[in-house]
Order: sequence, then structure tokens, then C-alpha cells
Amino acid sequence: MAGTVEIDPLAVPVKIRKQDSDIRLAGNKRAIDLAFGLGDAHRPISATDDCRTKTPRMPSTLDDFAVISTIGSGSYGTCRKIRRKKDGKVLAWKEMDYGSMTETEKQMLVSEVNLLRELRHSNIVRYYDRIIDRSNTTIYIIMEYCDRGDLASLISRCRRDEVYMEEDFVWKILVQITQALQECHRRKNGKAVLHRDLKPANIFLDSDENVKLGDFGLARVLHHETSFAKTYVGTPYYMSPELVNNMSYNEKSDIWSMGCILYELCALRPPFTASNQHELNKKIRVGDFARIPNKYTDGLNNVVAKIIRVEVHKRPTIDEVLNEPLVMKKRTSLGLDFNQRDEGRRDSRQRLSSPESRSHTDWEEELRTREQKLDSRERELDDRENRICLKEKLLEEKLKRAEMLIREFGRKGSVDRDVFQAGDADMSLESRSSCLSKRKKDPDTPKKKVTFDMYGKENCRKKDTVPSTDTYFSTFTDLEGDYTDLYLNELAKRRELKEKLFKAKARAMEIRSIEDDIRPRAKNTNSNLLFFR
Ligand SMILES: Nc1ncnc2c1ncn2[C@@H]1O[C@H](COP(=O)(O)OP(=O)(O)OP(=O)(O)O)[C@@H](O)[C@H]1O
Repeated sequence: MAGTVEIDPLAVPVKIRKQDSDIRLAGNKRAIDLAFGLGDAHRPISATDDCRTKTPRMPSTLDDFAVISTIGSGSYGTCRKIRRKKDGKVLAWKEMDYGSMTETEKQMLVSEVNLLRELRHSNIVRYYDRIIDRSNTTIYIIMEYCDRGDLASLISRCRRDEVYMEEDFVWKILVQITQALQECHRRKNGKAVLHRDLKPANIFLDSDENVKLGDFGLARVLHHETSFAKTYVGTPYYMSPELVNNMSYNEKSDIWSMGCILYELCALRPPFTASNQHELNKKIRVGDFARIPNKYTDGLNNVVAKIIRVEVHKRPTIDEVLNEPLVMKKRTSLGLDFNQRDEGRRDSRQRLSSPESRSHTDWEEELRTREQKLDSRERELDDRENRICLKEKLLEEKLKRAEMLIREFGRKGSVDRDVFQAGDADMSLESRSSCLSKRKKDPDTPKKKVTFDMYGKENCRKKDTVPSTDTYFSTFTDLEGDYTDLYLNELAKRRELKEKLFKAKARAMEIRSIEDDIRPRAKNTNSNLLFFR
């Protein structure tokens, strides 16, 4: 195979490769020549793996690839499986003869191929490169290889074997085609890219049976009125009513075709079939079709039926399809809700923040800022640690104080108990101190004394209850206040009791002195009585 790209030696050299969009916009002969490898004697134009790179790269030549096998031929070329020699990557290329193309058609082909390279989505066949071989007026479009073939082959296999596809597989295809179309219909620059030739043969499957939408936009070029490939092969089963009615193609036309493909995945035949174009057009205009096989749920049937709506305004947009509750549910349950665009953005963010893509000083500056942030975070953590240590110390002190209070309380309590052995009516001190000592001995004793009256009220006030030493440690901060109160109360009570004792003793002394006064007299009286008796 001739592996050379012919170069026009008269062309003006280009210092840095222009953006493909510039080439597309230029639309003049020079732009077409540039795109077809005719522009620069020193630096011929070629698509690169990454269209965002600014560094010019040596263009690929046919010699960089080895043909593995021929996959098949379509109406506008042959598709082959190839291997990239430098890394062994398996790819596919489509060979198209541009010999009979007009300048306008060539220009359209250039712009479409450039556009294809901008479509980066996990559900769209990735376009890598293009090679122009002027010696045989052939353009080679290098793209991702999809090793599970296309949906047309899958459908015919199922029809042959008389087996229906699994419903979840249909949902997966539905979601992934929708995601791919969303990427195209909602372009960042606001310019929708329409597929224009959606059919099972243009939907491929990779090794994991993920959808890869292919042949984007090429249809517009190659099915152009004056195109060399105007001979359309096959029956347009997927043509929308607006196209049948000679109206212009729009985003909703892609959606109609998608609906027909989904229907065919279930029914293994398109929704509208006829033996000739006229009959088919009539059926498409009416838009009546049978339900998908009963094997499939009403949910799937409803979604498919909603998409195949004759009235353009009633047909959902791509966002509306994705926002269908059932589609959203399936997207989540089948793990398909990962947004490829987000991945693209994440990639570009990573690239932006990688050292290679930034100047050295910028990188240093960022490192310094990060270092400062780390320092201040470290300081903050140190402060926190200090505060925690301080709190710990305070708690320890409180604990010691509380323990001391408990000990003192116990000791005083027993002394007081001895003092009031006489059976003073107010025995609360004794009962409490005995309660405390009992709890000290038996930590399992319930902390609360509970009466079993109808309200279930506690018969001990909170400060009358004394926790066991086990529970004490967990609640000592709360209880320390209670203990202090308890202790002060007991002191007051003791003072009161001492006063009573003092008064009682004084009264006793008074009584004794009165007795002493009386006794001699009585002695005398008795003796007198005895005397008298
Ligand atoms: N990227 C690819 N990876 C694997 N196989 C592919 C790829 N692109 C196309 N093919 C296969 O190559 C064969 C030819 O494809 P091509 O697109 O040229 O024609 P077609 O789609 O079958 O017909 P037409 O384009 O006329 O509608 C088909 O069997 C198709 O499945």
C-alpha cells in the first residue's frame, strides 16, 4: 500500500498548526489543501491524537499502520482493522475515495472530520487521525475499533436464532445512545451536531458491549446531492415523518430514528416496514405501529412509544428522554449515570494542574501556597491539642476535689451518726450516710430508690441519691455541684442539731438544778410525811 502523503512544495509554510476550527471556518481552497496535507512543505498538517496540543506533531502516514483485516464495505468506502505500529494499538480506518468530489464536498468532508475529532464521549466512536493519499485520491479516517460489531448484525443474529434480547440490555442501549446524542445535540458552542443517518449499522459495540455511535455527520457530506456517494443503499426505515414530508432535518429527526432502532432491538424488525418507499412513507406519516413483544414491560414500551411520535413538538428532546423517570431509574440501577462530560472536565482540570502543562514559577507558587496552608493547619492542630491537655488537667483536679469531698462526707457522716444515736426525729443525715456507705460497699445497688405508687415517682430527691463510685467517674462533673450542696446542707443541719443539743443540755442542766433545789425539800417533806405517818 502506498504510504506517502503528497506535499505541495509551493505552499506557504505554517509555523504552528492552526486550530481545525480555523480551517473549517476558512472554507477556501487553501484551507482544504491544508487539511488534505497540501499546505506546508516543512510541517504538513495532520490530525493528532489530541487536538488541544499546541506542539506540532509529525503527521501520520500510511506506513505508521499495518492492515490486519478488512471488516467490510459500505456505500462510501471500505472499513479495515489496523494496528498502529508504534504501540500496537488496534484501530479501524475507513477509506474513502474523494477523487470525484467537488471542492465544496471536499470542504464539507474536512469540516465534518474535524468536527468528529471534537466529539469525545465514551459512547461515540473516537476519531484519531486522518491521512490523505493523493496518489489514489483516498482519505483514511482513523478511528476506534469496536470489536463486538454493530447492532444491525446483532439484530439479524437474534432474528435468525429467534431469541429476543434481554430487557436490561435494551435499556442500556437506550441510555447510552441517548447520552451520545445529548453530547452532540448540546454542544458547548451551542451548535448541535446532528447524526443524520442513525441506524443499527451505525451503532457499534465495544468489548464490554457499550454503545459507540459512529459515522457522525459523514452522512451529510456523503449523501449530499452532488456527492459521489449519493447512491443510498438500503431502505430508510428510520427516516422521520418530517424528512418524508421534505422538511428539514433537525435534532428531533435523530430522536425519531433512535426510537425506531430501540423498537427494532425489541421486536427484531423496524416499526414501519413496507415493500416500497411510497408505502413506507405513508406508514411513517401515520405513525401506527404494534406494541413491542409482550416479553417487554409496559415501562419500556411506553418510553419507546413516546419517542416515536409523528408530531415533532410532541416528540421529546434528548434531555426529556434522559429525564424520563424510568430512564433515570434505569440509568442508576444499571450504573450508567456516570457523566462522560464530567470525566472530560476532570481530565482537563487534572491536565491543567499538572506540572507539565504549567510554567515552573506558577507551579512553585502553588506549592508555596499549599505549604503555607499546611503550616497553618498544623498550628491549628497544636492549639487544639494544648486546649485538650488543659481541659484534661482541670477535670483531674475536679475529680480529686470531688473524691476528697466524698471521703470527708463519709467520715463526718459516721461521726454525726454516733452523735445522734439518741434517735432524733430528723434522721436524714444518718440515712444518707448509711446509704452512701452501703453503695460504696455494693456498687450494684440501684442508684435510685423507686416507689411503686401509681405515678412511679422517685421517692428520693436527686441530691439524696448517691452514685456508686463506678458511675461516679463518668458523671462526676455534674455531681460535684450536688455533692457540694449536699455537704453544705449537712453542715447546716449539723449546726442546727448541735444547737438543739446545746439547748437540750442547757434545759437538762436547768432541770437538774431545779431537781437539786427540790430534792432536799422533798427529802424533808418525805421525812415529814414519814414522820407524820
Ligand atoms: N469503528 C469500527 N469498528 C469496527 N467495525 C466497524 C467500524 N466502523 C465500521 N465498521 C464495520 O465495517 C463495515 C463497513 O462499515 P461502513 O460504515 O463502511 O459501511 P456500512 O455502515 O455497513 O454501510 P453504509 O455506510 O453504506 O451505511 C460494517 O460491517 C461495520 O460494522
